[in-house]
Amino acid sequence: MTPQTTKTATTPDESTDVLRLENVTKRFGNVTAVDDLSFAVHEQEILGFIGPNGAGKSTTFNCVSGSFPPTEGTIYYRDEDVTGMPQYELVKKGISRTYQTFRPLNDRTVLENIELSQVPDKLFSVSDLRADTTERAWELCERVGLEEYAHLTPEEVPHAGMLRLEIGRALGTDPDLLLVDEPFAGLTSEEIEESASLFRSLREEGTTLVVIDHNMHGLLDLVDRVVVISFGEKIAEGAPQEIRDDPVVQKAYLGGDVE
Ligand SMILES: Nc1ncnc2c1ncn2[C@@H]1O[C@H](COP(=O)(O)OP(=O)(O)OP(=O)(O)O)[C@@H](O)[C@H]1O
Repeated sequence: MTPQTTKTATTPDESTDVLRLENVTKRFGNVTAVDDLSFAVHEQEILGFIGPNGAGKSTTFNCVSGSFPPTEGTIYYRDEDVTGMPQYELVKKGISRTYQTFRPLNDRTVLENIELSQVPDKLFSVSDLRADTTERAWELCERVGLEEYAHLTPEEVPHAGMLRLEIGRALGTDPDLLLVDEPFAGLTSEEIEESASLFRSLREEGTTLVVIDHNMHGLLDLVDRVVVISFGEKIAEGAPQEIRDDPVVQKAYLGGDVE
């Protein structure tokens, strides 16, 4: 993993690509979920990755995070070809992600779920690490605003808390690049603003983020730049305001305004 540095700048460094996809295609049988997709994510950027239902967003995340390899194309992480690398290797390099469908251990507390996200299984049995991981889990609970739920099980936590638990678990591996899948789904506007400010502060600390969401309003207010896909292909890329006004994007979203 890239060593932790304390960065204070909040503008993306466009000269450095943290992630680069070149001509990535993913087919499932005769379904082409991602079609010759190329884009880059700059250092300390918050990139919005949007598209209508079934456009191929989650499949792209799955290729980047190592759930499965692309059928064709190349994925670079900090200029290293990581195409097809398994998830555990990518996590060690600094890539972490959240999932649309929560996957907590329901028989463990929120704190334990975050604690377990930090260490590989084989290390967890080493007792010396236990105190460190518990302390770090507390820090992460506080970081994502879960202190009051720390000793509850996931089933006792409200929806907004579960989204934060996903983020807390993803932060457990100390990522350099965080892929966030639908963090605003089902949140009130106040909760969206709280989550957005958490993402901004992660960026200020040096994390690069790619965020998928259907809530265009919350997302376009947060991100620096946007990549839009439809039927697996990139149809637009640019600043949030350009994307909001882009007729091609509006047409892809059922002919309506992107709001
Ligand atoms: N494991 C799979 N097997 C077969 N087809 C799949 C598989 N995963 C995704 N697909 C198909 O690939 C296409 C893209 O799906 P994907 O879930 O990546 O879209 P998405 O943009 O994330 O959609 P949503 O916004 O609804 O989550 C869809 O047609 C989907 O049915």
